[in-house]
Amino acid sequence: MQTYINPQLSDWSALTSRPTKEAQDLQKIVLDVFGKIQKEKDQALIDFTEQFDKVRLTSLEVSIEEIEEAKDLISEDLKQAIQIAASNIEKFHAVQREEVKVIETTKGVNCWRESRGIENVGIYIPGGTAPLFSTTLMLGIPAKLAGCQNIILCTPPNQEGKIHPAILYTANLIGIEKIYKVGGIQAIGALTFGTETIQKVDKIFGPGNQYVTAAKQVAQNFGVAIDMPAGPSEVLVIADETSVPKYVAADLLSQAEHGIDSQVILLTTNEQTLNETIEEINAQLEILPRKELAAKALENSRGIVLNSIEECVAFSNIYAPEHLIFACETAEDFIPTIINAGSVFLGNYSCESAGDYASGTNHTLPTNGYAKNYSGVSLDSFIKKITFQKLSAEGIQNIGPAIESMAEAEELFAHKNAVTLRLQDLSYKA
Ligand SMILES: NC(=O)c1ccc[n+]([C@@H]2O[C@H](COP(=O)([O-])OP(=O)(O)OC[C@H]3O[C@@H](n4cnc5c(N)ncnc54)[C@H](O)[C@@H]3O)[C@@H](O)[C@H]2O)c1
Ligand SMILES: N[C@H](CO)Cc1c[nH]c[nH+]1
Ligand SMILES: [Zn+2]
Repeated sequence: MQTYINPQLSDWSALTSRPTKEAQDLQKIVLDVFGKIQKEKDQALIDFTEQFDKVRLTSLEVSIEEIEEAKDLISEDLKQAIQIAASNIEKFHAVQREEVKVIETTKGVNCWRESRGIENVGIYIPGGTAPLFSTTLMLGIPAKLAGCQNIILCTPPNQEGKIHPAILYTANLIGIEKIYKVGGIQAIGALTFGTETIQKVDKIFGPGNQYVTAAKQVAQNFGVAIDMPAGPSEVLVIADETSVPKYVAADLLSQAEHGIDSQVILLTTNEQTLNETIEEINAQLEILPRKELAAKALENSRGIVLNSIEECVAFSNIYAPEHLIFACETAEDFIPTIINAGSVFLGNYSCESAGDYASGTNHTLPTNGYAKNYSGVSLDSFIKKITFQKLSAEGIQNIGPAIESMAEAEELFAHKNAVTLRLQDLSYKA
């Protein structure tokens, strides 16, 4: 972790940069893979899986037998944990449903919106370095609540050509039936163009590494929507003398262990807190099985002492972290000043792992500064809202003259006529 003491404001923009691969390089790789999938479909998926995941598949689709087998490979403890998480995620997302509100904008003119689930959705479950079965809950539960009719799950196979049983158990628990052994760029290509086996979808959801995220961004040029760029994990922690360095270190490492592209940032008003946290990081790192990944991510990471909590919040708003942990006793006083962040964790007990797994909030969140213009996944992500209106005779009489004037001013006489004809009939009847 690189450290900085009271950097000048003019240096902040360099300190808020991410360690991402050149966007142009990624785009080229994605377009090459997409091109081959458009031409060769399933065969391209099998070939790319062999190239990138080092396994030659005989079938892309997970069979019913594999799903049944998975149930016996998961401990009762883990099944219970998944059910607790599922119940909280369901509660948090179910309350996001909105009631239909009809508004009479003018007497006789009624307008309202109704939600419809997006029919065909693709959900990507990361599985390159760890099988993130928790993401199955984060995407599958809101998709089901939204009423999406067709949910297609893609996730990379391991070197035996299998999907981790926890992903299969979780998918089955929440009623997802179409599961395919495809990951990375090739999964996003399959969901974008469709192949003999995998159906093209309307919108693609899910987090992933830089390849997956770049592929989703490119996919938008081919008529498919995406949730947001949800790339390599990030956390920014704001700490002061009321924070607990061993908790802060653990939280920073929890995101560093996701992968070498992850970045973690510590902002503090207290140099001693910085030093104690770094000591804790070094001690805790030793016992992590994913020590190498975390250590690599820490090379991209920063510990910065700033003059005040206000400055820390200002820095965080520029960086726009995926996760912001505000580990200070006064955290709640600063809520109104937080403008850009995917998800915020307040106080010493709100570890980010809670949001990753079981508190109920969604862990699929914007990274790489996209928290400035995107929200994380929610029920809304899986819904389209259709507007409706019904005008009575009184309604068209009330707003008709305004429409006629505006249409005439835009020189759109057919628009005007659509009103005039109705008003004439009404005045004739009257
Ligand atoms: N932002 C979020 O909401 C969020 C949530 C969970 C996880 N994540 C992130 O998701 C990522 C998961 O990454 P992962 O790698 O473990 O799994 P992944 O499933 O995202 O990616 C694995 C796939 O990447 C492809 N790949 C790997 N190297 C490649 C190369 N050189 N060229 C082309 N393709 C290549 C392979 O096909 C492989 O199947 C992590 O970065 C994690 O931080 C983000
Ligand atoms: N922290 C990740 C989002 O960046 C989500 C996750 C899943 N499993 C563990 N963590
Ligand atoms: Zn995590």
